[in-house]
Amino acid sequence: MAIDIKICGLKTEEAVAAALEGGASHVGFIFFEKSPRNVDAERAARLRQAARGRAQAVAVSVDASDAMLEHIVGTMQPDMLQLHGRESPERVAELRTRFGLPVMKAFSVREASDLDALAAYRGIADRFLLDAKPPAGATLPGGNGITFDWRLLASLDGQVDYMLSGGLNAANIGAALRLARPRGIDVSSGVESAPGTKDPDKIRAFFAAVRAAQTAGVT
Ligand SMILES: O=C(O)c1ccccc1N[C@@H]1O[C@H](COP(=O)(O)O)[C@@H](O)[C@H]1O
Repeated sequence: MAIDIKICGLKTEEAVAAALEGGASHVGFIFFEKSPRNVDAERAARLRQAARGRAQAVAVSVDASDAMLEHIVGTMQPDMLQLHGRESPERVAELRTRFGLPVMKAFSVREASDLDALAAYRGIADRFLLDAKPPAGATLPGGNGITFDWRLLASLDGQVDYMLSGGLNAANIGAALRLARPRGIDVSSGVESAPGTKDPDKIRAFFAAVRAAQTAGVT
């Protein structure tokens, strides 16, 4: 089965090129000042050009204001919004309508009960992103390079369209795909040489590991 692959937190043309050459279906840009991956809308607008017609450009925000989202959408023209904060179902619905863009809502997962939160967003969010719960005191709601117990996802109904994220890398993606059956995967710090610095070799290694898992019949 084809699987969507999102490379997130891109800041340079070189990194975008490595993601596209590898066959990324989605490229993600972070709009969160505390993140080492933060970009401004003007830079994201330049970087996303190479993805036009090749991959969906995703704007990642965290409880962003209307004004901030207006600026991001107007300047960068993303194909999708990723909401990585505490946005309510009403807020997701409102933003989806206002911008006419599909929305991927992120959830943080540590234990089975964390998946209960998805129910209120079914039929509202276009897609879910399941990320690991950040450690206590973390400044970032995502991009922490932490995995969660992928076996928890076995309980999800097969209709749930989710991207798996949180601490994925070339070394563990094969195991993740054996245990979870996501329709998409999302990686950020696992393809970096330092926080916020994407490593094209690691991006290539990640794609190679996904292809190896697919050849082995895992997906
Ligand atoms: O990456 C960030 O800095 C970030 C900041 C704010 C919200 C979301 C962020 N990243 C998202 O988290 C996932 C998982 O990251 P990782 O692979 O564990 O490093 C990432 O793919 C982004 O969608």
